[in-house]
Amino acid sequence: MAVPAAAPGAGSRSKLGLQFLQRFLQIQKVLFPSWSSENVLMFLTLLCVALLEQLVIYQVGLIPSQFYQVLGSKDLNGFKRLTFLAVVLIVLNATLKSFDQFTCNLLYVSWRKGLTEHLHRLYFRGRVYYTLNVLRDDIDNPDQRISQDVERFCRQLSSMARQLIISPFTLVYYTYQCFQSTGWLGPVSIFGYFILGTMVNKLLMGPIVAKLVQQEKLEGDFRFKHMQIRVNAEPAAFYRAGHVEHMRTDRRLQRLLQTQRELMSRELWLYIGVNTFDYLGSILSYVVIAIPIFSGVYGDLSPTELSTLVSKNAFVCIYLISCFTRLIDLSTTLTDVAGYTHRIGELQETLLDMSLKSQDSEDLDESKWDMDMAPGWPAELADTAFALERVSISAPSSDKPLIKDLGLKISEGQNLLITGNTGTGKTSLLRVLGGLWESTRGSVQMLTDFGPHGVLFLPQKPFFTDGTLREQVIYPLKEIYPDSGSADDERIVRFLELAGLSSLVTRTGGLDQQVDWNWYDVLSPGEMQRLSFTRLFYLQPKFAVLDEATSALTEEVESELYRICHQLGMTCISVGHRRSLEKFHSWVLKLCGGGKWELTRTKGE
Ligand SMILES: Nc1ncnc2c1ncn2[C@@H]1O[C@H](COP(=O)(O)OP(=O)(O)OP(=O)(O)O)[C@@H](O)[C@H]1O
Repeated sequence: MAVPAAAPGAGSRSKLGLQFLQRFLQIQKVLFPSWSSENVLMFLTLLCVALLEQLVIYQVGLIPSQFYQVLGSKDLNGFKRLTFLAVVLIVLNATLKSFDQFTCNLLYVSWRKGLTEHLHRLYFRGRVYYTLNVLRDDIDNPDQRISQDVERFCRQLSSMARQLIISPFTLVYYTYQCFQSTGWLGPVSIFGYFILGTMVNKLLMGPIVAKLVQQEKLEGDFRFKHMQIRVNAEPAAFYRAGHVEHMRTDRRLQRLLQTQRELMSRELWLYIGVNTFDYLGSILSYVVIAIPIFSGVYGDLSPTELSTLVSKNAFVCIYLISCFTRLIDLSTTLTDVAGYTHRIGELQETLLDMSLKSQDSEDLDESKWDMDMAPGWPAELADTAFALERVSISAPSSDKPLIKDLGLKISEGQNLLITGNTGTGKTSLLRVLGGLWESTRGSVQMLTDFGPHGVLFLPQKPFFTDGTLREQVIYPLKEIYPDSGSADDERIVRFLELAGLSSLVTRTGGLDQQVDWNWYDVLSPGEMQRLSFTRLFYLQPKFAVLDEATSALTEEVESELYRICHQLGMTCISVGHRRSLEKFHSWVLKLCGGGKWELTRTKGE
């Protein structure tokens, strides 16, 4: 898998503009799929709890003045009653606050689940994951976007949710209170101040969002480098590549840290903006009240009356301003959310576009092949697997033809061997047969389903999933079917024996023993190829497409495995270099490079 370079100007497009809004709304549709969805209910619960909390906070806020009153009048009963009330209110407030936090956390988990599952649905549809990772380079690190960016987006959004949900209510209430105390002057100047602050902050936030998007890309590249070493630890160790890999990994780290530093310098200006706004806000209430005082409106009030008025107005103004400053304080969280919105939105748009395109071809594969259909299940399938007419193939983003005008029909019993020099396009032809690549010209028809009883591919690099030995053998079936119980166990053990892997059952401690090892680390290349054949014997497809599937095995073992394939009634389409393979095939397709090819009948079989 290649690590694509950053698309030029990708960051500069990621700002807080219309595109951000569109992408954000698009994601909201996934987070809140319908009015009756669980997330909407949770959001409403959060709103109710937050409103209740505000009411309690207001009551708690009144208590100190009531204490002054009961203490001043030496009212013991009143003092006891008030103390009891205060304790009840404080416990209630603490409970509500915790519940509010809890609901936010639940929302985070539920949002993450919804969004990740939505992206997974698109990612695993058809062969979108292959196209995105191998053939396209415009979306960097899709794995990181799905795992890390979605997680951070949901966490930041849930932390903003409580603040945002309550703001309209507190703003309306305290604007009214402020208007009652100061007339128009208070609310108008505070709103004006907020609008000014928002405009300044938006200017400061723009460049941060773009930088954050870039930082996340570099974060993904850095993680990918570590993953690369983890997966290839053994070859790297044989090369004694520690030094060079150390240097390369550090280089990626340096690039990431440099971007983080730049991000922080840009954030510095935003922090200055936010903090200035916070502290200027605290004196704004006095400015609001100072205007009528100095213009002589309160000229007839005594100093005591004036200070009472100032204190009363200051309270409501300060509260209203603090509502706004809390919103402005969210700027830093909002820049994070905007950055992640762009990365997730970009991925979602590409996935949607690709899955729409792959919809037609999908009808021909996974959706149609009955994953639960196991050997022994009757199936009506055609005798011909592939029909190719004047097919030309080129590697992606290359005009150089690998194969030109190939006409071929692969039917039952017509075992085909594909040979040719390195890089002549043998695997590429299989990719076209498997629907991973499009042919540049001609028509490729797949007349048989993929999967058991149809066509099964054994790729050049054996593929193992996490799980038990049974799960490796029945892959890609999810479960054995029909549920034949111990009969299935016997079949699996017999096929493991036939492939020369009977010791594996003892090593794993049984077919269903969960092993936490990485199959690639503990099996030798030969064992991996034998295990792939066991899978083939178990699934017994009508057509087996084998890409150098015996390259790590001896000729004797190869003969034995091919003999079993034929006994089980499989037609083999093999890619290989060995002449010994010819005897198991009736046709040889030799790719000569530059688009040329030769099809000949063998003397074998
Ligand atoms: N994803 C890709 N993008 C661009 N070029 C590719 C891609 N995959 C393969 N190629 C190129 O296409 C050509 C044919 O590759 P292919 O894998 O079909 O070779 P092959 O005949 O199977 O070789 P080998 O015998 O080594 O397995 C090679 O030059 C290869 O570099």
